[in-house]
Amino acid sequence: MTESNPLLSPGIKRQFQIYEAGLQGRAPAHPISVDELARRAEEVLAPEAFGYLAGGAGAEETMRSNREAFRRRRIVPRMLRDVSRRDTGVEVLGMRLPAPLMLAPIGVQSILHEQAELAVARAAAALGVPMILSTASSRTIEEVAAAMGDAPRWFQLYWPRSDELAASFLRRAEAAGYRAVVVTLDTYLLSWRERDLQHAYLPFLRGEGVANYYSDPVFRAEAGVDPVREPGRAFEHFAHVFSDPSRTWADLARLREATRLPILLKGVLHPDDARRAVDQGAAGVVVSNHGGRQLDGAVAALDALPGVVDAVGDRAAVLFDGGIRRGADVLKAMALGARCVLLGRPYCYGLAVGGEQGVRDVLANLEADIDLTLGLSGCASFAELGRGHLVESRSDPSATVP
Ligand SMILES: Cc1cc2nc3c(=O)[nH]c(=O)nc-3n(C[C@H](O)[C@H](O)[C@H](O)COP(=O)(O)O)c2cc1C
Ligand SMILES: CC(C)CC(=O)C(=O)O
Repeated sequence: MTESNPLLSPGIKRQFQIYEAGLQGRAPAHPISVDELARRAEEVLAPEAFGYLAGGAGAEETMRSNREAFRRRRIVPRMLRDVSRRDTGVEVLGMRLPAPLMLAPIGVQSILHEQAELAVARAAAALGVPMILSTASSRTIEEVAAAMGDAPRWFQLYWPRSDELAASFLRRAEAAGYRAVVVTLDTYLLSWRERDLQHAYLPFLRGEGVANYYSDPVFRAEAGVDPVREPGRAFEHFAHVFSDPSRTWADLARLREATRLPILLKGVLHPDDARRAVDQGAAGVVVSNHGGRQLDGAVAALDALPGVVDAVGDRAAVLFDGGIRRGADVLKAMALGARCVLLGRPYCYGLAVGGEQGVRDVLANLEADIDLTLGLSGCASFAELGRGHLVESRSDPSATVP
């Protein structure tokens, strides 16, 4: 076995790397299984931090249903189709990606690891996986950009009450080389999160995840306080300005005028909302229920995907997140028409357990799994994949919650 053979695909190379290290008595540094990685994260994190990361809204029905929707669908592979040379690459808004994978925006990563978003940014840059930085990050827009060099990155906007503050965030993101803006629509109120309430834990109240706000000249001017000297009053202003539940579609035009960057809307689940987003100039939508963290009882993200894909057609890019844990999940979302998927909690488990290397391992393993899963489905590229590769089994007895 030689992993330097240029004919070997990324998936096979990764397998060889791991098996050959085994010959020398070295086991993988981090768990391969995401479920096992989550268990390890639970051991290393404070209970309230793990609860914040792993938890969802209400009874966590929607969070679980995100996974169940994947289990309900099965792949029907095709045979004898020459998949010796595979290309897992896709194009998203003019970017060529090595795999249909980006990092979902996840805030307050300082509660997971002291290197927080910087570790994730370095891992993403090393693997060529675009990172979407949250407005609620614990390191600033500029610090994260500096850690990434020329590597691709997008900025996620929590649309604040103040148009001036929104414009300031967008200016900073443009200046720091972020290439698109993902506006998250589903978090205009914070949901009822029982784990966090039980722990009486809200990271922002403890000064986490506010770096972009407190470093912003418009925020500071509008708050009229120095966040270092008066953290209590700064938090009050943060809580006031963070979102505005009175927003409507009519406000979108103003946001579009505030930036040259393409805008994607995240949290879209209804086909009519997707149509409206595209009619109003969105370059894409992210089908997402926020990982089951916002509206408990909401439709599983995967179940919402085909309707949105049909509504949007080829007028814009349809991205997807919610429950992606391994290669087969990526394949199923792609078969239902996603342009690419966003990986969420799994890379944060990697961060908590192993910092930058932990994130790298999660990404390298998933990319390998994607390559092998695509090939074993009988496809040499994602262009060959379609809805005909899936069947739905409603009575699947294994579709229970772990
Ligand atoms: C701890 C945590 C923080 C999050 N923070 C943000 C955020 O700041 N902005 C955002 O748009 N989505 C945020 N999300 C939602 C993710 O972008 C994504 O939609 C979700 O994690 C997908 O579900 P999955 O992790 O189960 O795959 C967060 C999710 C988690 C778990
Ligand atoms: C509430 C946000 C600020 C962070 C977030 O998106 C989340 O915790 O799900």
